[in-house]
Amino acid sequence: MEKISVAVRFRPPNQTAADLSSGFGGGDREWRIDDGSRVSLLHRTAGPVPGASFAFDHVFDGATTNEQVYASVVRALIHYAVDGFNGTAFAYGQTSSGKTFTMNGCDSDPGIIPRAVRDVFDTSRQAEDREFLIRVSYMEIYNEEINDLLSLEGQKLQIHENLERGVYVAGLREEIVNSAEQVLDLLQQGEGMLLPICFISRNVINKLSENGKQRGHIPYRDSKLTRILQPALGGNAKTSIICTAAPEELHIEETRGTLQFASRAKCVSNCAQVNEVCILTDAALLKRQKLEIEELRKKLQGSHSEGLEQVVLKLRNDMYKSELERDRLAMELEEERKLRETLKHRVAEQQKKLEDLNNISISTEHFQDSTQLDALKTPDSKYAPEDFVACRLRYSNDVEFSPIPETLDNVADEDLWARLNKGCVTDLDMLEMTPGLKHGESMQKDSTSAVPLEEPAEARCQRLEKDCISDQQQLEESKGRCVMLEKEIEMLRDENSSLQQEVSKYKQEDDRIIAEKQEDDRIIAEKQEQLEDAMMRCAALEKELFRYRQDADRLTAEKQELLGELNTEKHKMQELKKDISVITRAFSQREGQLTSLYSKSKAIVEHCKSSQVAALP
Ligand SMILES: Nc1ncnc2c1ncn2[C@@H]1O[C@H](COP(=O)(O)OP(=O)(O)OP(=O)(O)O)[C@@H](O)[C@H]1O
Repeated sequence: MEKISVAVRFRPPNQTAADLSSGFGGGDREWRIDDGSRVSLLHRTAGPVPGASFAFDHVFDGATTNEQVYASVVRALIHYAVDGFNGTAFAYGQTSSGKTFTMNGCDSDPGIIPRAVRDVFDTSRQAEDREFLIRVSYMEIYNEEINDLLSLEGQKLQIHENLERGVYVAGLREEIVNSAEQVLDLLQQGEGMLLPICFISRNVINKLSENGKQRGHIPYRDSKLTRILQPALGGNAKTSIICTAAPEELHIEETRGTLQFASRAKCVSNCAQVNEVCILTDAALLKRQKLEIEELRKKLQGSHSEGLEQVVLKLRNDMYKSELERDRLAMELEEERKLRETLKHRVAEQQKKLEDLNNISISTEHFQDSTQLDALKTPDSKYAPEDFVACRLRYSNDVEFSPIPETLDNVADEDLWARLNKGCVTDLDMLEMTPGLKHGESMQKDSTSAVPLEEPAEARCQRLEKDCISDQQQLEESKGRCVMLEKEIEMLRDENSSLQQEVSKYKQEDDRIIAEKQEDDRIIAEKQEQLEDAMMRCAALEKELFRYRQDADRLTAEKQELLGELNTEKHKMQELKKDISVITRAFSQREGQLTSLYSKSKAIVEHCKSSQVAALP
């Protein structure tokens, strides 16, 4: 466990007239820095202000350069990062206190970002035993939305977390970079879009600085920035915070707030560990991208479309149920209709019977006595048909004459009467017309309405009237039920059509998702193909690289050999040059000697010549 490194940096005072009149020059209080690590608020006359003295890892005054800040606070982080640790550095402070100046700097004194970028490449180049693949991403968090500054698509990104990667922004574009210039160019492109940055909320730092049980829940999720910085704040990272502050008396309260925040940040402990996958080869990167694609594919197959499928399934079930319900109700309605028809029929029958009975009661008035009436009473007399049959009155008790047979139909003709009366037809004139008696099965069928013939006509009439009224009531009830059922069916029909509409809507949505999924699958397949191509190219390049390296080694060896030979040659040449200069020197010496010898000889010869001439006789 190690504490977060916290530095405080005061910017130079603003040179406006108002500012000059404030501060110790014109005001009563000012910030005093001691030993590069303490800062206290002093009152002109009262001395140190109580509760306004703070100690940090570093306190920089307005004269400190970005280079010095970088060297003291950030450089070590870069080295740690190259060794596989997570490293985070960020600036915190009130507006106009110097955050941008600290992070970006100016031409004459570049800030932390450009220095760190250059250092990453320099340091990784120095690590001769390893090769690095460096990728950068660039994002902004504005109004709790994460924007990818390296992507023009303007897609809003989400924070995800898993065991392998920890907290990360899904879909954030990462560029593979080979030089500091490339990174700085990318940052410059993004900078145009950079909007005011929101800074870490006190919520989180306060909580983190509380110890042990007191801490409770850490609200990292309350803000996207704190969520992304989660590993940097109490997690697996080496972290430096640079708190920027304005020195003017005008800003004393904001500065005091910043220093209090910095003090709390000082109490946060991190536990940094070397990441297992800190150095990625091309193959490892490709593997990771494949995993990401796989993850995306799973996500597509999962949640959304599955949810929709379930909704559609449920709707289909509901529809099926309501169809069954509708069929059941339709059957019920049909039965009710049939019942109503039966009842109607019965009512009509009853009415008819009533009328018939009325007729009977009228016709009985013509009979002399009850015996005459009784002669008419047959078991079927209850159901008087509309037609009439002839019957004998006078001979009904005469054994010589057959009674009216049971099978006699509604109409009896003269022939039949002749046969029945054994050829005696004279009596036909005596026949009286009576309501037709029909032998029928209905009487036997409808035993409930069977009435003893002895029942007086009036009572029977009343009973039938009652029956009629109750049937009428039943009919009315049945009609009411029918209306209700029809309404219910209407409602079900409406419900059914709205369900069908909904199903077709979901079907459309489903089709859209399927089309999207197919498009995604196509893109994924395309990407996979590209990845495979890239892998093959990588493998080929690796082979080529290996060959080049072998060639380079051979060439280096040859070069070394040649260099050795060259050195020998050079040495020999030096020797020869030396010999030549010795010889040249000896030669010129000899030449000088010879020249003087020659001159001397010549002088002697001349002398001799002149002496010989003088000696001649
Ligand atoms: N250490 C410094 N040396 C010289 N000038 C500085 C220093 N710090 C800040 N400044 C100047 O002060 C001004 C405000 O600084 P800067 O823009 O960096 O503040 P900021 O905290 O990023 O503000 P904001 O939050 O509003 O974006 C700028 O003109 C900047 O050049």
